[in-house]
Amino acid sequence: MTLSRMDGRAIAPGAGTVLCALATGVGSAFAIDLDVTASVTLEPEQSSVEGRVAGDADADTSLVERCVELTVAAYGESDPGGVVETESEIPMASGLKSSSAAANATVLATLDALGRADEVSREDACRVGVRAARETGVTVTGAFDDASASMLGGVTVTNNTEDALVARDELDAHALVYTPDERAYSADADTARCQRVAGTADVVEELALAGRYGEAMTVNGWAFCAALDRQTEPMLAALPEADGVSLSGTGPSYVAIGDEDALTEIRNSWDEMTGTTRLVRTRNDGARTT
Ligand SMILES: Nc1ncnc2c1ncn2[C@@H]1O[C@H](COP(=O)(O)OP(=O)(O)O)[C@@H](O)[C@H]1O
Ligand SMILES: O=C(O)C1=C[C@@H](OP(=O)(O)O)[C@@H](O)[C@H](O)C1
Repeated sequence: MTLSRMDGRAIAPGAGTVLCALATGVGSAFAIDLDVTASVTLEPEQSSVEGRVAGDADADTSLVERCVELTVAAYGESDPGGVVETESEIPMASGLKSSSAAANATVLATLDALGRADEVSREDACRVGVRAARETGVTVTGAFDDASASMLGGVTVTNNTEDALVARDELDAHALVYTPDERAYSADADTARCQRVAGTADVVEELALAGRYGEAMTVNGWAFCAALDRQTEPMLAALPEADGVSLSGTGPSYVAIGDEDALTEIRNSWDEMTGTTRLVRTRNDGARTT
């Protein structure tokens, strides 16, 4: 009998940081309107999974390959190999959660190929991607904060040590994203320095759990710019107009939230810095098959 190949496709958004989890293991992030699309083809005749990233032949594809393998092992009936290809609007290793979005899109696309995307809860699907991220060494804490914001949409607060969702809320705002021309892999971040701002991270967590996301972001931004030795100029340039501004993740991007007029004004100063500035929306819907 010849088994037929199975195709699946899914999209997941990137995210901006409210609280970086590298200090205490508790983190918070919100989905933004920049997507990663994953297309998966499962080939019963093939035993291994081959990953490709559109437009980046040298990209590390181990994360998305592991996502397909783990999803097939957990939810497939046979053990096929195949091909996964991602296409991304999110620059890699820039603090905008390209890894979480790529993992979520790949897990959902694989479930789609298996015909099981509607049977598996989004939270469980998200945990498969987090496991793959841990196994391939692209994360420090597992980054369930970023992964849950991307998968569920809105803003989430999580305990990454336990992969527990502490809170989820909707967030309607514009977001201004500044990305310097540089990559910073989360796995290379100086965790010991981040742990020194744990007391400040506790304050950020309290603000986030009280729904004061903008203030939480700004406090997070000052603390983690210091811990990760990042410039504070983009933060100063965004205040006081922004509702909140922070280094996103371990950087190098910065994200400000607020209303469109305020962010347009901030954009004028951010545009003078080397790199790319984009005005997007926050997103309350997360990953989806397509
Ligand atoms: N579009 C993508 N397709 C496949 N893998 C990706 C993609 N984007 C990111 N990754 C994986 O995630 C790693 C970068 O992760 P990380 O340093 O956490 O950056 P980010 O802050 O953008 O999530 C890459 O080395 C790669 O393994
Ligand atoms: O690897 C990790 O555990 C994390 C990486 C950081 O994000 P980036 O990947 O965007 O730098 C951080 O914001 C997150 O809370 C946890």
